[in-house]
Amino acid sequence: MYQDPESLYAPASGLKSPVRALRVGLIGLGHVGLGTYRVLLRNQAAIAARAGRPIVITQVAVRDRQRAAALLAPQVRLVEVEALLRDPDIDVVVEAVGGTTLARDWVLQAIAQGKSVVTANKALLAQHGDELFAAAAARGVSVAFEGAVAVSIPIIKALRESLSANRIDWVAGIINGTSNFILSEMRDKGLGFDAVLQEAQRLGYAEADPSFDVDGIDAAHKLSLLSALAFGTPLQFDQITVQGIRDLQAQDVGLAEALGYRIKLLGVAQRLGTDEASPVSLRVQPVLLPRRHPLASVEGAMNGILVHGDASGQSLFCGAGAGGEPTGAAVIADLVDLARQPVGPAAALRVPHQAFHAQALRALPVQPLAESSAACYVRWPVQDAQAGLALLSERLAAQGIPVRSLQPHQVPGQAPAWVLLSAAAPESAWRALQADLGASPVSAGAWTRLRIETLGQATDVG
Ligand SMILES: NC(=O)C1=CN([C@@H]2O[C@H](COP(=O)(O)OP(=O)(O)OC[C@H]3O[C@@H](n4cnc5c(N)ncnc54)[C@H](OP(=O)(O)O)[C@@H]3O)[C@@H](O)[C@H]2O)C=CC1
Ligand SMILES: N[C@@H](CCO)C(=O)O
Repeated sequence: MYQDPESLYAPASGLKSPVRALRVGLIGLGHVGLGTYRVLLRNQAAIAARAGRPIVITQVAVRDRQRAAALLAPQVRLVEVEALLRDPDIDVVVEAVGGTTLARDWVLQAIAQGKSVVTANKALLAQHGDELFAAAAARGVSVAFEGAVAVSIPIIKALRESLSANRIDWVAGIINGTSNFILSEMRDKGLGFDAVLQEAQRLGYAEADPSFDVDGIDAAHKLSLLSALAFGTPLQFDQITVQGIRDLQAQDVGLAEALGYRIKLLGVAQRLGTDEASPVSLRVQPVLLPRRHPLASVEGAMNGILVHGDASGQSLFCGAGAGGEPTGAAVIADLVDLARQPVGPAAALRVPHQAFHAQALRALPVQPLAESSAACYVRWPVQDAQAGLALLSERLAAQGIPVRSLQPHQVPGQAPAWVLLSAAAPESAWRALQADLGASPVSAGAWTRLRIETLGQATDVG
C-alpha cells in the first residue's frame, strides 16, 4: 500500500525533515525502473532516514501507460519524457530505458535543465560517458552510475572513494551475470546454451539484445568504467580486447574442471609496469581460473570483483550481478548520495565522476593483444594421436612455448585430441603455432585456445 514518504519520514526517523523531498522523475518501468520504484516504496522510511530527507518518485515516463498505471500508486504522474525533463519540480532524473541514442539525448537534456541523473546504462556510459560527465561537471550536477557495474557490489563507490589512497595495479571481475549464469547452469545441470539463455532472459538478467551478454560486450562496457576509475583515464572502451562465451564447448568446460580449473568470462584491467604512464592491458575473455581462486567460486548471476591496490592489497567484492531489485537498490544508493550532496559553491567539492578530477585524467596506452603474453589451455583434435603428438611437441619446442602438461583426450565418436597446459608464451608464438598446426594434414579441426589467468598467483593448480 502506497504511503506518502514525506508523511512517513518524521515518525520513522524521529527527525523533522529540514529540506524538501528529493523529487525524482523515472524514465522506464522495466526490470530496473520497477525494481527502483518497489524498493524505494518498501524501504522509504529507512531510506529517508539515511538520506536526511525523503526521496520520492513523483513522475514516470513510459511507452505503455496502461501497464504502468496498474503498477504505480495513483499519486505518481504518468507523463511524456520531454515534460518530465523540463519540469522544474524534478530534481533528479533516473534513466532506466537503456540504449545509447535516446538515452544520450535525455541525459544531456536533463543536465542542461540543471538536473542530476542516475543511470545503470553502462552501454551509454562506455560510449558517451566522457561527454556526459563533462557536461554534468560544467552544469554543476552529477551523473551517478553505481548500478552500471556489478549491481549489488558497491564497486563504483569503492573505486571513487574507499580505495582512493591506492595506486590500483589491476581490477579483475566476473561482471556479466548472464554469462556467469549460463556457464554455471551448463556445467552443473548439463543444460544447453540456448535454454539457459532463455531462462536468464525470463529472470530479467539479460540485455535487450542478449548478444551483448554472451559476446562479452556488456562486460567490456563495464570494464571500461572500472579501468577509467581505477587508472584515472578517459573511457577506453574501443581498445578492449573482447571475446564472449558463445563459441565455448561443453567438453572444454568439463575438461577444465577435470584439470583443476573453472572457466569464467573475466574482465581484466591491468597495469603492465610500475610507471604511472605504463601501458595497460584491457581484456574480456573466457579464461581458466584455478578452482581455488576466489573468483572461481562466484556462481550463477553473482558477480565477483578483485581489486589489487599497492597499499590495500587484494580486496574481493561479491554480490548479485543483475536483476531488477538489486539494480534498483544501487540506483537508490545514488539517489541517497544526491540527496545528501552539497549544492551551490560547495558542489565543486563533489567526488569526481571518474574518481580523478577531470584535469588529472590522461589516456594510457593499451597493449595490443598481438603484443601480449599468456599461459594457455589448448585442445587440438587430430587424425592420428601419435602423429599429432610428434608434430605438436616439435612445433611447441620450435616456438619456445613452455609445456606444463600434455595429455590425450578421447570422446567416443570424435577424433582424438591433445590437451595442453602451458606456461606463459608470447601471443606471436601462439599464432605461429596455430598456423603450423592448422596447415598440417594431421589436424582434424580447429583448436580451442583459452587463456589461463593467474592474476599474480601461480598458474599451477597443484
Ligand atoms: N536488467 C538488469 O539486471 C540490469 C539492467 N541494467 C541496465 O538498465 C537499463 C534498463 O534495463 P531493463 O530495466 O532490464 O530494461 P527493460 O527492457 O526491462 O525496461 C526498459 C523500459 O524502458 C521503457 N522504454 C523503452 N523505450 C522507451 C521510450 N522511448 N520512452 C519511454 N520509455 C521507454 C520500456 O517501457 P515500455 O514497457 O512501456 O515499452 C521499459 O519499461 C539498461 O540500460 C540495462 O543495461 C543495468 C543493470 C542490471
Ligand atoms: N545483462 C547484465 C545486467 C547487469 O548489468 C548482466 O547480465 O550482467
